[in-house]
Amino acid sequence: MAAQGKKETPLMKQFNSIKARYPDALLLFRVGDFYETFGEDAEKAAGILDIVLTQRNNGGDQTALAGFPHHALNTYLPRLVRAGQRVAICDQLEDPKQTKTIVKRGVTELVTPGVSLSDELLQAKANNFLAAVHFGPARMGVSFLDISTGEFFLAEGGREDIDKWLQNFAPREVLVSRKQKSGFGELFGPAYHCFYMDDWIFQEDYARETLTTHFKTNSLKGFGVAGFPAGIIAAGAVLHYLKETQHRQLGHIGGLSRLASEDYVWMDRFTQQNLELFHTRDERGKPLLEVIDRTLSPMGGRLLRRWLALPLRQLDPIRERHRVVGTLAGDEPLRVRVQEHLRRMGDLERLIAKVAAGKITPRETVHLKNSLATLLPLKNLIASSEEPALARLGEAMDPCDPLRERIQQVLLEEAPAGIGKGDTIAPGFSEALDELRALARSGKGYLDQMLEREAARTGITSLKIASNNVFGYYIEVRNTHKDKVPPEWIRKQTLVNAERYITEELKEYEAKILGAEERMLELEQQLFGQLLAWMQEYILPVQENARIVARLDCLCGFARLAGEYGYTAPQMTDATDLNIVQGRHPVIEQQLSPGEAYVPNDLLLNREDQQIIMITGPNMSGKSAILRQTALIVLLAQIGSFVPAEAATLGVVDKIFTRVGASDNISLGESTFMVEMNEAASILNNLSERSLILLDEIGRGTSTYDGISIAWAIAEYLHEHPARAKTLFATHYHELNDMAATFPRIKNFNVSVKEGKDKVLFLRKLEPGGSHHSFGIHVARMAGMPQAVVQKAQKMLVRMEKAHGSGSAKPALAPAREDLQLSFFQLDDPLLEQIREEILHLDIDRLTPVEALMKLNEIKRLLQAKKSASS
Ligand SMILES: Nc1ncnc2c1ncn2[C@@H]1O[C@H](COP(=O)(O)OP(=O)(O)OP(=O)(O)O)[C@@H](O)[C@H]1O
Repeated sequence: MAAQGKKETPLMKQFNSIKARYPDALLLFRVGDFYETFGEDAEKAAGILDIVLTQRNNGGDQTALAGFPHHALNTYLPRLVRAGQRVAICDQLEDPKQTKTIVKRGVTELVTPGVSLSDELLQAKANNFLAAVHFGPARMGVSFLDISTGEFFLAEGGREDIDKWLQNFAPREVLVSRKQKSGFGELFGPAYHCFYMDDWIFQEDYARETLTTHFKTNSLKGFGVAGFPAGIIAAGAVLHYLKETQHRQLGHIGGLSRLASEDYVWMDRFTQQNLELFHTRDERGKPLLEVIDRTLSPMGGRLLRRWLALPLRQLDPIRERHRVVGTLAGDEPLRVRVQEHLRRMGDLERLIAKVAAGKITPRETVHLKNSLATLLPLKNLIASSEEPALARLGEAMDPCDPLRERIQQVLLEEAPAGIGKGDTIAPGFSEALDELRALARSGKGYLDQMLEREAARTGITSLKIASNNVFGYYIEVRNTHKDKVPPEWIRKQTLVNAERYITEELKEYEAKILGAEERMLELEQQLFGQLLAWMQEYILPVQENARIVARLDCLCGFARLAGEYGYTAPQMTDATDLNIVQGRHPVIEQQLSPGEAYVPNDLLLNREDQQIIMITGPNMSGKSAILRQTALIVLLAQIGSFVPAEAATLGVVDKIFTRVGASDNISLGESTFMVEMNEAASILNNLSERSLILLDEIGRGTSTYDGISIAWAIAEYLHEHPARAKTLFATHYHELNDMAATFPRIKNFNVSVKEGKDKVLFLRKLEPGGSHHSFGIHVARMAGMPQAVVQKAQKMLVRMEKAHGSGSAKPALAPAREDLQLSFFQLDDPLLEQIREEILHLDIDRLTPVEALMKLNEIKRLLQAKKSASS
């Protein structure tokens, strides 16, 4: 806070009283042409913005001060908000010239990470959601609102639902009541930028009243949300927060819809991360979204992101999307023409939101008009389509003729980015304005005439007329002609070579011009304001257009993608089988180096006889790729896209789970394994007949025997569970192949490799049958391990396999630790006992070839030592 001086200056007094109302915000305090920050705010601002921090004397005390010119607000504000600050903008509410006392000031907007309309803070192809979470007695509620587009949602559910919604909507800011602060942190972790509000705001009555007042309705029934009290409380808190942050013009928030988990494919946090839908773990990689995004409008880009987070579960809407994609993919010229129009489309949704908030500029308004104009040819192109779903999109487009005509009539095509930065209103629209312009613009000719006249009258040949800020228009006379200056001219300034004069005529002229310019500005402002007020009733139709364009853009993008990469239409069914013919991984196939071709694979999963596929194969052979491509093909199909496969018949999937063994994090110790087991447990508790499960090297985070036992037990559980959920299980424990003998719906496959003399060739083909040996030795060979080591390892392997009885029929239950003890280690020679310990403590998965070599050398030395001791 600013220091409280004994004799506070009036300005600081005003600042302190305003700051006291916004204690959590950084206050930008307008003083003349600057936005100033004081005290702690100044220290923060100086640090974030890298601007100079100075001291100001405030009635005896020193106060820190940092500021920037008001016109730089658009540069600095986003940086403050991106740094996580809530910024209160305090403006001068009256013209300083009109007041003799201190200027009235007040906060006109509070910009926070979740509440922003500024282009500098928003990303075109991503929403900027504000969320609120409320824990009701029975269920939790969550609400999301993007003030820049007007989209407003609520949802209810348990912890996992809310977690999933938060993950899907990735809000920039989350509102939570103070009372529930610690509860929120415990359940959802520290990842969110939270703001804690008074508990009384989170009351059902208050929320209902806030919402119905906003929507001007008697109840919330019309939105289909009335029976969701926890969600309503969250939504009420969101609207309350908008008021608190001085966002009161909210005409573009026209509805509230409920998000229902049962409409969308359930993917938990780990699954979205593992499938790399939006982000990759490796910076060089590309997420799926980037690979499939062919949208051309910002609305389309945002919708695609949402579609990918929320794939559909209902057959009809999925099939409808496929039909539209099919039509567009089958008619290339049509698709190209549609996309040409989409490319020119501005962000209808955000433009109209700015109209509602009164924040649109004249230039943007013209852009809005032109974007609406491109709807016309677009509508004509598709409204006559034979595909009813596509034709319906065309029919539903409303180019809003009166709105376009009105903007055209009122605004100049080249209207500027701000009133006063050039002419805004079209000539001919306002007679008064035209007259003022004529007056103001007659200036040059008038002055030239006057100059000519005065030069002739006085005989001064080098007269010049100009103006400055100090005394306005003046006549400049070079010193050589000084003696010819008529007495009625009034001298104002003496320069080295010249003198400057004003005349009565110039003064009069100036008054007229200045008045005209001021009045022009006022009138332009007024006319533009009237236009915006008139436009309000078009908010909803423009938003509807934006939704249609977004949809068309996504579907057109899918059609283009299908053409580019040879995707085909999947056949969607309400059976539970997945049958993929020659499927590919959509991301990997785009990233192979030139000359490399992705090897496609067939895959069949069903609940009858091929429920669980156990995939073995050496490292890097392509096991994970097969797992992921299966899930990605399902996902692409269920967002309405075609798929990277020759053909696919897909029973709709309702949940996708993926788990990846924690081998990479093994150094983190026990806890990582616990996490892995917790994750696995959450799958086992949520199975359904339509679930698809991908388990990649599960159980790897512990010792081999534990790992095998756990993987075995999980596979067995999935097999025995009545849901019979379809499962792909990638493992390097070839011991798990033994399960197929006992469990009829478990089938073994391997990713084939060709073993050459000294290298392994990856064929990447999924083939029936298991692998009966470990591939670690091949990897060692490939890594350039000396021949002697490889041979020794191979011998040891053979001995171990013999001892273990590999290849024979296996017990039906998870093998106990003792069962897997190998006879090789049961010799009771103390040296062998020591070697046994050494080997048991080896972590083969993490052992580098060099370490293996060193270990072998150590063992060799032990044996040599014994040999020489006994000889
Ligand atoms: N079908 C394929 N066609 C072409 N290249 C492929 C194919 N499958 C995988 N690859 C390539 O091989 C690499 C390794 O594949 P993947 O990660 O699936 O192997 P993995 O068997 O799961 O190995 P690990 O056990 O080490 O995780 C991939 O990054 C990809 O570049």
